[in-house]
Amino acid sequence: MSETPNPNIIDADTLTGEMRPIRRVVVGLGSNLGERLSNLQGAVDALADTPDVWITGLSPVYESEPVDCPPDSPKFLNAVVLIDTTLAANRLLDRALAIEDAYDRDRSDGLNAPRTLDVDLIVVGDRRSDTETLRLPHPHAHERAFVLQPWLDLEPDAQIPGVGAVKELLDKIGTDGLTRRDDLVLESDE
Ligand SMILES: Nc1ncnc2c1ncn2[C@@H]1O[C@H](COP(=O)(O)OP(=O)(O)OP(=O)(O)O)[C@@H](O)[C@H]1O
Ligand SMILES: Nc1nc2c(c(=O)[nH]1)N=C(CO)CN2
Repeated sequence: MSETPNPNIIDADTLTGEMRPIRRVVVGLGSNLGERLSNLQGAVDALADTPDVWITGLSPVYESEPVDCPPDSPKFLNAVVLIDTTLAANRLLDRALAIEDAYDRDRSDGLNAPRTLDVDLIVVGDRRSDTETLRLPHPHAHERAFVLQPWLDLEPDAQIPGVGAVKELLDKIGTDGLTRRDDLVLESDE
């Protein structure tokens, strides 16, 4: 039997024409240049100030040995932020890059050169993307303890869509080079 739409039922999308789904997003933050903790806190504040973005989780801060960086690179501070947003993934990426730019992020110094601030989109809901400007899930997340450990602290059952359980991925690679810094704390009003 075919279903006849009930004209008395109007969904929210039809009413406003603007409702967009809420996406759960995992954002990775890193800094190994300048005032590392205040750079990370600045990124948290900027995300919190972004319209249509709500912070739902802030991880502990970790200090980490540089991975795949030029010799003698300084150690990083890393953390993960969970957000809910109605922004499309590309708009959120624009925002992430603008936040990096606000911290004088210098992109001219070559691969993985020290940086004041790195804001990476790790996963955006179950969105997959493989363009140069936006790769989702982040192609290196599964091999980076400095992403997986703080994410696991917030979500013990976390999964990288299409890749696997964060806990299992972390068990595979281990946490060498990663130190939890409970003396350094990120804050959010939300
Ligand atoms: N998931 C993503 N999150 C952030 N930037 C991404 C993502 N996928 C692709 N990009 C692109 O990567 C570029 C940023 O490169 P950047 O030099 O910051 O890389 P990186 O953060 O140093 O390296 P990595 O991506 O290995 O962490 C941006 O121009 C952005 O368009
Ligand atoms: N420990 C650590 N190593 C890195 C990091 C980072 O955030 N932390 N980011 C990189 C490129 O984005 C490359 N290497």
